[in-house]
Amino acid sequence: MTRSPRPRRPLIVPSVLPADFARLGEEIRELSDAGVDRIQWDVMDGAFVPNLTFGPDVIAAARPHSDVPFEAHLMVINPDELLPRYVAAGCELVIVHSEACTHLHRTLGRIRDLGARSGVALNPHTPADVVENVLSETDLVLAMTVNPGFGGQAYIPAVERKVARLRRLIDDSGLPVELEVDGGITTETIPGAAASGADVFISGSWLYAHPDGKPAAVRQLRAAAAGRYQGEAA
Ligand SMILES: O=C(CO)[C@@H](O)[C@H](O)COP(=O)(O)O
Repeated sequence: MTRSPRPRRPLIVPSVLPADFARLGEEIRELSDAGVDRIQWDVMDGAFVPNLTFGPDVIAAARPHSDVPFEAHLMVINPDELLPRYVAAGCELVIVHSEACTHLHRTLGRIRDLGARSGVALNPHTPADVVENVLSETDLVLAMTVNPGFGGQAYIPAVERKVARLRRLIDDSGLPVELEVDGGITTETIPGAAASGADVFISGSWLYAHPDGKPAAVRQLRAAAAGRYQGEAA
C-alpha cells in the first residue's frame, strides 16, 4: 500500500485564543520561544460560530514578532473574498471549514493560487468522506475535537474514530496531507489522538494555563504524543 509521507515528529501548534490581546506581540514571541511548530489564529465571524476574533490587520501587526509559520483557521461563512487578505497578512497555511464553503474544491484551489498551503476543517459531526474528493487540493485536514467557537471545551473522544478513518484515506491517497486535531488537547487526551493517526495538535487553554510555563507545556505535549505517534520520516 502507498503510504503518505508524515512529519518526523508530532507538531505542536498553540491557538492564540487564550492570549492577552492587549500584548499580542509579546505573546507571539513567547510562543515562538517555547519551541512551537506553528502558531494558529482562530478567525471567527460571529455567524458560522457565535464569537468574533481576529481580522487580517491584527495578524499582520503580529507577524513581525516571530519567524514561526502562522496558520489561519477560518471559522467564516463563504471565506473566498477574505482569502487574499489572510495570505497577505502572513499566514502560510489557510484552513477553511467544509461546512462553510459552497464550493470547497474551488476555495482550496484559490488558497493555493494565492501561494499559501490549503487546509479543510471538519466539525465533529461531519463525516470523513467529505474530504475524499478534495484531498488532492489540500495540504491539511483538521478534525475538530470540540464544536468550534470557544476555547476551553472538553475533548470529544468519539472523533478519534473519524481521525482513524481520515488517516486511512490520506495514507491510501499517498499524498503529503497533514492530519490536525483541535480542541481540548492536553497531555491526557493527546495520546488517543496520536494513536488514531493525527500529526498536528492544537492546544489553547491547557498550554496557556500550565503552571511551569509554555516551554514545559510544549515539551510535555510533544512527549505525550510521541509515545503513540506512528509517523515516519517524510
Ligand atoms: O478552534 C478552536 C475553537 O473554535 C480551538 O483552537 C480552540 O480554541 C482550542 O482551544 P482549547 O480547546 O485547547 O482551549
